[in-house]
Amino acid sequence: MEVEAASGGTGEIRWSKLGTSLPVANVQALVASAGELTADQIERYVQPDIDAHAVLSEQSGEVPVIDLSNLLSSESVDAEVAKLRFACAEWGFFQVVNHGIPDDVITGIKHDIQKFFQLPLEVKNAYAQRPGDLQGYGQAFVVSDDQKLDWSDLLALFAQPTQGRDMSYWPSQPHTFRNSVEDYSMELMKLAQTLNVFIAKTLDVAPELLADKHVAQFLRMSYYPPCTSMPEKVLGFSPHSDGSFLTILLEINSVQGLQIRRSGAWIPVKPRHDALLVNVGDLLEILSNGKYKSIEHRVTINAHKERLSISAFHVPNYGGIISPILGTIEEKMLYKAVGVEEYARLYFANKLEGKKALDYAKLSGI
Ligand SMILES: O=C(O)CCC(=O)C(=O)O
Ligand SMILES: [Fe+2]
Repeated sequence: MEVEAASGGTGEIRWSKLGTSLPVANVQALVASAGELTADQIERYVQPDIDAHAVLSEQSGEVPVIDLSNLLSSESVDAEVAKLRFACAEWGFFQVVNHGIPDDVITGIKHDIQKFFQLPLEVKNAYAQRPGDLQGYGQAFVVSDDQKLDWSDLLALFAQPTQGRDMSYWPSQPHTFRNSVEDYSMELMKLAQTLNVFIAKTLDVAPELLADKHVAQFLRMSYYPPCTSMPEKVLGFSPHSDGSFLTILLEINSVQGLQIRRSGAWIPVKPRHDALLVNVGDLLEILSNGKYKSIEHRVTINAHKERLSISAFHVPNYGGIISPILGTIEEKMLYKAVGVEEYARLYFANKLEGKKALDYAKLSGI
């Protein structure tokens, strides 16, 4: 079973088969049929080091909030840019409110993703095995060679607004699915371009330098079934940083689960129905020469409630290169320039193990 990463760019579509997943039991089906899971079934998903670091729920309220309308108003822009700089440098994560995406676009995609995951397994699987298509429905995502598995089912879709339209095959149920995804994806592309302009401001560089960093988008829709036995021992998603430039996350049904790494602990993020969550990806860490860090995050599981989310990974042109932008002549280059294609391959080969892939771009001595 393949979950494929996809990208466009100004030229032809060239992403394929960067990430793979194995045909193991679909956890959603497992949960639905089992009532109670056996110890053996659950054992495969148990993560022994889940408690290695403290979880600091009291810091949830501190995740920075950026108001896009303040960025867009000449009176408030400077103060909000300062907040954005702080958010990128100190947290690597921020919530965006007043993001300007119409309510009906958000409602549409939330509704259709929920409907998609309610389809019978056979129907969903029909979308999985279409070689050559830029999409896949993964039954489970393999995160390490020893078959440690995440408690989630995934739908990965290539959804770049222009080239995405050429995709030959889309799920036909629910019938509005394709429209909802395209509308949402188009709005997110616009939002990402706007964020780019202000991220450039925070780095004191010309916006054109970041203009080609969001040419394509790869959507991952994740479904995390509830887990009644030992939910505190199972992760929906193991700790990883994102291989993107920037990721924009929509939490579909407001069930808490995402935790971000900060000062050696995990901070749970409280879903806000009015916000999108944005995080710095590995490529922005490289471009900013480490001023902004792509932060590790993981997803925990709720004992009684399912959780759904859509991650939109914004990526540069596959044929491009990311090099650190240095602020001053004296600034030492801490990361080397990497080809986007080269980095994508490396990232997927590392199977989402923390931030290991990024070590490749770090120059020695740091
Ligand atoms: O479901 C989430 O909240 C986060 C998922 C995630 O980290 C990812 O898709 O990279
Ligand atoms: Fe992630």
